[in-house]
Amino acid sequence: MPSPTPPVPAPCAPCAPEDVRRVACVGAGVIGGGWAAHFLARGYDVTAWDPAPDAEARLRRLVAAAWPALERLGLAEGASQDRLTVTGGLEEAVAGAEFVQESAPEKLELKRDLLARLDAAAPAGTVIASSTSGYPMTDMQTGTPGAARLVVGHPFNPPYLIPLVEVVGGELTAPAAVEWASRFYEVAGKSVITMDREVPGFIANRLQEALWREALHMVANGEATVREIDASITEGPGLRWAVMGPMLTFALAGGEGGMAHMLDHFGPSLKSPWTRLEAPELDRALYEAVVAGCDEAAAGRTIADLVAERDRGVIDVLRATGRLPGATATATGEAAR
Ligand SMILES: NC(=O)C1=CN([C@@H]2O[C@H](COP(=O)(O)OP(=O)(O)OC[C@H]3O[C@@H](n4cnc5c(N)ncnc54)[C@H](O)[C@@H]3O)[C@@H](O)[C@H]2O)C=CC1
Ligand SMILES: C[N+](C)(C)CC(=O)CC(=O)[O-]
Repeated sequence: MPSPTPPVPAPCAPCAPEDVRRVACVGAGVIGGGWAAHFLARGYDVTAWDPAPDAEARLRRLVAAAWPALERLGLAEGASQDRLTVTGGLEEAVAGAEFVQESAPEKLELKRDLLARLDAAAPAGTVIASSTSGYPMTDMQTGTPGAARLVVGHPFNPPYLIPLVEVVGGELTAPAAVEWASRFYEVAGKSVITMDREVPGFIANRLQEALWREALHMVANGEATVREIDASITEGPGLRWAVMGPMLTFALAGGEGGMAHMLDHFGPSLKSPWTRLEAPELDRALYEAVVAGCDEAAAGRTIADLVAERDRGVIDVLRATGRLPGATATATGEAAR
C-alpha cells in the first residue's frame, strides 16, 4: 500500500496579518517596485533587495513616479517613501520581515533557487509569496525545506493600483499559509481571490492570454493593427469589464431571458471558426510588427507619460465605480464624491 502523504506542517507565522509592520520585496523591477510602492503607501516599512547594479536608483524612481497616484488614492497614516530601505544583500532584506514578496524574473530555475534562499534566510514562519505570472507553486517549491510557507500571490500591473491578487498554494504548501497570505493582502488593501487548487495561468491570466493569442494572430495575418486592437477593447468591451465581468455582461446580452437566452441564441456560434486557440509563432516579423505598432499607438508619448496616463485613468475608473473610500457609485454609474 502506498504510504499516505505526510501532513503539511502549518507555518507558525511571526504575527497576525493585521500586525505586520515590515515587508520585504525581493526583485525590484516593474512588479517588485510596484509592490514596494503599494506597501509603502499603506504605511508599512519596506526592505528591498535586487542584484542589479542600478536597482536602488531604479526602484526609488519607480516609487517616486507612483507616489502622485498613491497620494490621489489616499496614503495611510505615516506612509512615506522614507520608510524604504534598499539593502546590499538578500539576507539583510528579509531579516525581521513579517512577509516576503518575491518578484524576480520569470525563470523556473531562478525562482526555485531564490525561494530556497529566501526560505533559508527569512524568520521562522514568515510567509513567502511569489509574484509569478504562471508557474504553479508545486513546480517552484520542490527541494525547499520550508515549502509549507510558500504561496503564489499573483498581482496585476501596477500592483499599487490594480486591486486583484490571486493566491494559491502548491502541493506542499500548508493551507494555513494560504489563509494567512489571503488575509494579509486584504488587510494591505488588495482584492483577493483565494484559489483552492492550482490552475494553469491562474484565472485572470488564463483569460487574458486567450485574448492576447487572438490579438497576435490578427496582427500576424494583417487582420487588424495594434491600434485597432487596443481601441476595440478600450472603446468597447473594456468599458463594461470595469463594471461587470464577461459572464454577467453576456447575461445581459440575453435581454430579459438572461444567460439562458444568450446561450440558446449565441451558444451554437461558439463553434464558428472565429478563434484560433493555438498560439501563433512569435517570429521576427510578428515581434517587429507588435513593437512598431505600439510605438505608433504611443504617438510620441514616453513610457513615463503612458504610466502617468494609465494611473490617472485607473484611479478615475476606481472612483467612478465606487471602489475607493469616499466614492459611492450611484445607480447611473456616476460617482458621488
Ligand atoms: N510585468 C508584469 O506585468 C507582471 C509580472 N509578474 C511577475 O512578476 C515577476 C517579476 O516580473 P517583472 O517585475 O515584470 O520583471 P522585471 O524584469 O521588471 O524585474 C525583475 C527584477 O528582478 C531582478 N532580479 C534578477 N535576478 C534576480 C534574483 N536572482 N533575485 C532577485 N531579483 C532578481 C532584476 O534585476 C529585475 O530588477 C515575474 O515573476 C513576473 O511573471 C506578475 C504580474 C504582472
Ligand atoms: C504580462 N503578464 C502575463 C506578466 C501579465 C500578468 O501576469 C498580469 C497583468 O498585470 O496583467
